[in-house]
Amino acid sequence: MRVHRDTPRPERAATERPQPPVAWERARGAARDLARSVGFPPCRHEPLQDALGATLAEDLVAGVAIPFYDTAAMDGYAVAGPAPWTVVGEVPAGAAPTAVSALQSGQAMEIATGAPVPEGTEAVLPYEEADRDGAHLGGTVRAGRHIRRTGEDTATGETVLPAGSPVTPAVLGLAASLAHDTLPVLRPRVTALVTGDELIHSGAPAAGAVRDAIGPVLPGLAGWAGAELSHTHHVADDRAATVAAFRAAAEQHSASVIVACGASSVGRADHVRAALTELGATVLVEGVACRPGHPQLLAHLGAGEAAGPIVVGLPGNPNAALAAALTLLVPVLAGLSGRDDPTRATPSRLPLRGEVAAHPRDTRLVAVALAGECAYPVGHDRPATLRGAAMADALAVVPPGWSEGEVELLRLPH
Ligand SMILES: Nc1nc2c(c(=O)[nH]1)N[C@H]1C(S)=C(S)[C@@H](COP(=O)(O)OP(=O)(O)OC[C@H]3O[C@@H](n4cnc5c(N)ncnc54)[C@H](O)[C@@H]3O)O[C@H]1N2
Ligand code: MOO
Repeated sequence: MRVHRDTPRPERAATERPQPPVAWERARGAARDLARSVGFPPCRHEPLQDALGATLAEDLVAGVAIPFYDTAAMDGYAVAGPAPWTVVGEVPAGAAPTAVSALQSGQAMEIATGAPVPEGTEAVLPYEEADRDGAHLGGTVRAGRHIRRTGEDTATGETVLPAGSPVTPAVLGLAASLAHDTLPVLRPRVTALVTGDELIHSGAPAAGAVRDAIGPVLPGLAGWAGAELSHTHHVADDRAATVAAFRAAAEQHSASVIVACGASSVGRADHVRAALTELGATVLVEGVACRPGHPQLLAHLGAGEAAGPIVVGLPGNPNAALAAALTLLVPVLAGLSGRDDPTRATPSRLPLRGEVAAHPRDTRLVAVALAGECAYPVGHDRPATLRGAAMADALAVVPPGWSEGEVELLRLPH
């Protein structure tokens, strides 16, 4: 946030004075613990076409069996008894199993893959192996061959996926096969407050202006953690406007999480901390001992019965904001979604190669590419640029004083 000449110096109550930064691991732990203590947002029943990317709130249970009836696994002939057979008809596509007449020994019916096999069928003879002449049919079959039996994959009532599973395209197809039209899902809502009078949102900035580079990161980041960015507001560098924006996000948007971008530091126009004090928020983390991403913040609006949204404050420098989002925002959102933190993937640690200088007191978060079971710095990862992060697979967590060896990895969304 820029300080203009006519910006009045804000009053700082004693409670607003910045606290010593929290160690990086402790900050992450606080984010996970807060999400756990707040509990899940209300479960939503979403139509399948809207449920992609959410998290199953309940176990997925088979409403019908797979297959739902005995079906042919190949195009060809349903046959009964030993060869030769007489072709007595055809199973029409989409026929109800009860509408298909039974086969007697020595009879056959033409059948398509997926159609219900007639009662009495011993096997399906594929066209490629059939020797047909008029109604006369020859060939060799093994009992039970090319028939999919009812429930052989999944029985009715069976649990096929546990609650907490991300809803992927395959999950949607499976749910449809199992006769579901809607799914009970968790998908926390996030409201973003993007602060900064200098920000523009399209085109090239004039000198002194800055193109918003954090707003475009947030929808994908939220979705990756199982949440949804439902509203974004651009907030003026003004304390009253910042307070009003927090109030509106909490009261009107039923947000589980408010993410405030910029205005998190100690400058005269950095109003986030003061606004939270005015709103009576409980501030759990104020400043994290990591580089980039130092001035980040974790707070909770309301208390007890009137508990409101979690607030995550991200620094204004875009790469610092990303590092902070992986530190606090993603663990909060994954926790509220009931799913695993996506920054944690296997392998979670690798040797770090290349020139990396540890910080004496702070954890460094270094943009790295992963190759051949090692992590390599990609460069271009200073606080104000996302160039390195855009090329990287992960951020390497370099503890204070580290000199060589394995480091923890925080995966970046792809
Ligand atoms: N006296 C101190 N000054 C600063 C400290 C400090 O500890 N003491 N920390 C520095 C660090 S580290 C960072 S990071 C920044 C964070 O400051 P804020 O969160 O208050 O962010 P702003 O002042 O609003 O902006 C900083 C910088 O980033 C640009 N910006 C802001 N929002 C966006 C956006 N959405 N997209 C792109 N760029 C954005 C803004 O124009 C400024 O250039 O504070 C340091 N100062
Ligand atoms: O640590 Mo600030 O968050 O580097 O740019």
